[in-house]
Amino acid sequence: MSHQHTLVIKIGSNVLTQSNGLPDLARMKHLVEQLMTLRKAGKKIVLVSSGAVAFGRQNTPISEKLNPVLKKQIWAATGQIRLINEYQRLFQEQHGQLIAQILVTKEDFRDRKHFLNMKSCVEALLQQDIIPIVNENDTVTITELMFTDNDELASLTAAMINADTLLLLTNVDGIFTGNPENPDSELIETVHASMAEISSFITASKSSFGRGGMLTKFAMAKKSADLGIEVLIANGKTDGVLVDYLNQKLRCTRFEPKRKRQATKKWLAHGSHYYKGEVFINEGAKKSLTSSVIRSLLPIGITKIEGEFLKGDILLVRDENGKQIGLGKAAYSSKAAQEKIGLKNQKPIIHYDYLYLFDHD
Ligand SMILES: Nc1ncnc2c1ncn2[C@@H]1O[C@H](COP(=O)(O)OP(=O)(O)O)[C@@H](O)[C@H]1O
Ligand SMILES: N[C@@H](CCC(=O)OP(=O)(O)O)C(=O)O
Repeated sequence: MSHQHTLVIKIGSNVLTQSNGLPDLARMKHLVEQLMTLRKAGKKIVLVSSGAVAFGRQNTPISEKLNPVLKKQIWAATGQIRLINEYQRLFQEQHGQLIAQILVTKEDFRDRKHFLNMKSCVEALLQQDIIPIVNENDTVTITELMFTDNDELASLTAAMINADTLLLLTNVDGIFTGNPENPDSELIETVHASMAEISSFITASKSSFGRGGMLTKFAMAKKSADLGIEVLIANGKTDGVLVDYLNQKLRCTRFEPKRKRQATKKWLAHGSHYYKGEVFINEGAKKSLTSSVIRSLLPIGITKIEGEFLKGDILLVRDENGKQIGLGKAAYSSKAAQEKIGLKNQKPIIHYDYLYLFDHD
């Protein structure tokens, strides 16, 4: 069977809201119509949609005195139903297209079992021609449990399902060489792997309802492109934006993808905030791992282990100076690993297939 192009499309809060803060239902309808055009053209689509808080805020008056975190949770909990009901109405009633709601937390990406359950569910939905609509489960994720924003969630989702393209729809045409409102600023059309200086153009300003801003969008886009996923940042408020994409006429910033990475390595590459333990290795082990020969990490090369972890958890590997070398999946627990430090003839603590090296990979 021929490969079906898989797209993760992220719609930012501000795309779905008018300048007065009210939900922009006409924009939503227009985007759904275009998503159906992409479906009919044979694209597999996963939607990552923000908007729960924005939809909730408008319809749920809350006492000013209430704690801001609780306020956000209430808006998200009430707004998510409104958001998904609106999608349901537009997709199902108007186009007969089934949708599914997937609410996730960061923990679901950290835990390999949760991750694999979620992955197989999303893949099964796609196989059944159902469009999954993903959002963060805002009622359980507060402060440090939160994704930076839905750009991070979209990029993790794209890596999870081995998407070909990640399309981030926001309220600007892409990344500009300066403030996008300044007429002298120019749109950067293509970003290559070596163009790290782009982040210096980006200011901390955000759209009125956005969370992370353009800097996290850039960081997430770069990471996805490094894993072999094409990333496009485009304006979700432009009429016909998805049809323009289909016709290869999209005005956007495109991140050139590097070679595609193995699925497990993609999962690991996103693990820098999720690791449970740290493994320090000696110079010999470092040389061995970063050589062109494929090698696993053996206990003989370990000098120190920090943190408590179980088999399957993500580990951060550091050299003797503390420099971060990579991430890997623990083949056994910290308790077992502590007993094997520096010993010969032991099973690898991280097998090569579950090792992602930062500079090397
Ligand atoms: N160099 C830049 N190019 C484009 N946008 C920028 C730049 N620097 C800052 N921004 C800001 O980033 C915003 C988009 O990010 P964000 O608010 O997170 O959107 P979203 O809610 O869609 O995720 C733009 O509205 C713009 O104000
Ligand atoms: N989960 C939140 C989205 C938060 C978020 O990251 O928003 P955005 O920066 O607009 O993508 C919501 O649905 O309101």
